[in-house]
Amino acid sequence: MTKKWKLWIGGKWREPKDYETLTNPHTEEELAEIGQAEPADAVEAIVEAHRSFQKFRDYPAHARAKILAKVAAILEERSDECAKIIAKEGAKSIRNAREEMSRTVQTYRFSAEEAKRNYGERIPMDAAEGGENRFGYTKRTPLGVVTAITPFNFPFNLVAHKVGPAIAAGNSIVLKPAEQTPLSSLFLAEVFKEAGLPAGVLNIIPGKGDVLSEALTKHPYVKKVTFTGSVEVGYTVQQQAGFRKLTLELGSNSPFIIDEGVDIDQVIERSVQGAFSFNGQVCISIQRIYVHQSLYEAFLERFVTRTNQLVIGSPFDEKTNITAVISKKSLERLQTWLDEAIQEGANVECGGGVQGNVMEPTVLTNVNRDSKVFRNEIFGPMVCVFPFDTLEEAIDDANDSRYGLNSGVMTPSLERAFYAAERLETGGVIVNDIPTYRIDNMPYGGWKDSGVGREGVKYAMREMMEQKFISIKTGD
Ligand SMILES: NC(=O)c1ccc[n+]([C@@H]2O[C@H](COP(=O)([O-])OP(=O)(O)OC[C@H]3O[C@@H](n4cnc5c(N)ncnc54)[C@H](O)[C@@H]3O)[C@@H](O)[C@H]2O)c1
Ligand SMILES: O=C[C@H](O)CS(=O)(=O)O
Repeated sequence: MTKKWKLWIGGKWREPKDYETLTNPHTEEELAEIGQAEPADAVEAIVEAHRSFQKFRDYPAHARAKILAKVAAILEERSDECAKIIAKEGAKSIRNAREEMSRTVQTYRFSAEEAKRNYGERIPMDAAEGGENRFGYTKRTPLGVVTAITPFNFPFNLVAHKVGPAIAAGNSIVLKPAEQTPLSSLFLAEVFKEAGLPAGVLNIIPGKGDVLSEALTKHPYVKKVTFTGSVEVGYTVQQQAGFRKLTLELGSNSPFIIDEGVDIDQVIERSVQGAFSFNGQVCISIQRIYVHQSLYEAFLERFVTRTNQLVIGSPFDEKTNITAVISKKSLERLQTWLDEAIQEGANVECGGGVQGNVMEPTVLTNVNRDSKVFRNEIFGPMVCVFPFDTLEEAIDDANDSRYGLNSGVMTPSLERAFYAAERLETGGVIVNDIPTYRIDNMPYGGWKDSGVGREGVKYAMREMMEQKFISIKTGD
């Protein structure tokens, strides 16, 4: 009998009406029974969060920082256990899962530090006629209840990017984790309790997104909705949230440009990592590689050779690179898109097959620009490689996308690096590395359909606060 997980509301485990069985995507082994929140549970969680906020809003910054620092310390201490949870429920390779935990600890540490840096601004009132004898300043105050809806692919760190800044800012939060990876979130309940977070400030309600969405986005106590996931769901969330503050961290089909003069040997390993880490199920995974004509043949040959060396295996094997994709539905979609791409002219340079729930790492060339593997977000172990003649042409091609999260450009020329940095239409331009590069304090978010707002602790925290201007008349 596997463990039954209830809902975490108001600092207590609450019995849900229904449970669903959670399975390991790689082995299909049953892992746990997960309580499924209903809209009434979401409302209860929001009411509890609202109640707890009335006291938590006055917690001093040092107390909030202390709780977050303690959370970071506990997670660091228990990071092996956490990595195993990620590997089990998400089928992420254990090495990638450990990397995620090390970043998660940093994200909570950054949150602890940022909690103490809530600076305002003094306005030079006497710069304006009529502003004499007035003292003007701004301050940022917490909003109240924040609701967070998170995806499956980084179940600890992308939750940390919402929970950490929300608490640092003095808000309370209701978290709805992805259906596929609820255990990573439920684990946090006791961690935050041990760290001293008052009951009701963090509530965790696994369940179906479409069932809970309305309550989480429309309840009058909800002052901010922060969502990470697909563009399609992001659009629904935006429609529902109306005038509430909103952050949307959505998908992408990230381009990586390898310019003339680059040493190919130095880019192969990073290109393979960027395209296939966690089976390409990373929002800033490399989907389109543009290689200068002079390097194209050599790059393709070495890239395919290295891709063929990736090890398909159990998430728990230290040697494993590639594991099952998150669901059969996702596997079927990838196969359909691949078949369509082939019919539309693409060549399969390697991979293309399926082993159990695993899709082999696949490299495509000659891809039609109207194919789904070019236009949409693949979110699987498939990558398209194109030759280009001029950097201008490669940048235009890279920008030919509804998405704009991160882009990457390798070039030996400082001038061309600045040129590309100016012209690429993405929230982040990563020069001399892959677009898949992210550290947890950098501003992070998309242009175009890749999203609204920014995360990266300090930036997320700002978007979870309201700014107030105060003017004090000091004399006549
Ligand atoms: N930009 C980023 O920072 C970032 C990070 C990670 C993942 N992503 C994106 O997330 C996607 C993959 O994750 P996923 O498959 O979990 O995404 P998804 O959109 O299917 O699900 C994300 C969350 O939304 C919930 N949801 C589903 N339907 C809903 C609805 N109708 N209303 C409200 N919530 C609903 C899900 O339960 C889950 O918690 C990819 O597109 C990826 O690029 C973006
Ligand atoms: O999947 C998208 C994530 O934002 C990638 S990362 O965890 O931030 O590197």
